[in-house]
Amino acid sequence: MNDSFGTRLRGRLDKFGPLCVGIDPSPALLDAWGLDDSPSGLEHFSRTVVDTICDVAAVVKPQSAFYERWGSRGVAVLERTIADLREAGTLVLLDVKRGDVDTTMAAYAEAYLDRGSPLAADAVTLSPYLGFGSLEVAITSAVANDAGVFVLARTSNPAAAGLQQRVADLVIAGAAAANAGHRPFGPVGVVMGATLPTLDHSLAGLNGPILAPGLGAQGASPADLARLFAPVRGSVVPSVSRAVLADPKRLRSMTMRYRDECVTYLTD
Ligand SMILES: O=c1ccn([C@@H]2O[C@H](COP(=O)(O)O)[C@@H](O)[C@H]2O)c(=O)[nH]1
Repeated sequence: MNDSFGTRLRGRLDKFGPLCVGIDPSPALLDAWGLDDSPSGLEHFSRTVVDTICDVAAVVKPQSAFYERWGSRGVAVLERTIADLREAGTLVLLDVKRGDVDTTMAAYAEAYLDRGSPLAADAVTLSPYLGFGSLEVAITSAVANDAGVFVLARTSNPAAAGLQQRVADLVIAGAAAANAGHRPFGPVGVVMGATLPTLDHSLAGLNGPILAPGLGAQGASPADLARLFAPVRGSVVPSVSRAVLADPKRLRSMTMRYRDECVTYLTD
């Protein structure tokens, strides 16, 4: 029997610290690295990130959009990046923010969670905008494949506040219900931005991981993690992309710096 996503994630967080590093090969970062904005530029960028940080980050989060820009050639690079990460033993969280009606959601689940798919990750991000119930097929698939999902609750961008603060408690309650009885974590995490001015929602009963994007380029610092998430600090997975990716020569040292600061602020 394979370990559940929750067991694998807990193991990685305990061994490597809580940090999730994004792979975001944007045109600006490719240019900063002296690479062409092309599928081969994407591939070089992604391979370098995998080789440089896979033993110092608990989780790595490729951003699908930057690969999809290149159509099938970009998606082929994404498939190879996921395979490289899996071979390196890192947990792969694919940031795709999918959500749709029943049969369509089932197709997304098959693409990103079914362990036989070339795009299968350890976990994916999902959008609950079609109702939390619309995600059930993906959650069932995640459990069947020892994978996980992270559902958008309060995202890191300020424009989301007016909409999401009205429904975030419903998202958290849906995730908590799906996680009931699972140890050490259930398969359903939530996304809560590290940039939030205050945490206006209780996460105490979630029994799942909390992905906290927004460190660095979006203005949040590791100290914000302690300010926002103190009661659930052991479940927080802070995420950073541009702030560590800006310079390939400093990629490993910046990752270790963020990781160590996050450990400091998220340890009792
Ligand atoms: O609430 C969210 C959810 C996802 N993201 C994604 O994370 C990275 C952030 O990149 P930075 O360079 O660290 O700002 C990016 O892929 C976003 O799409 C997020 O920012 N906020």
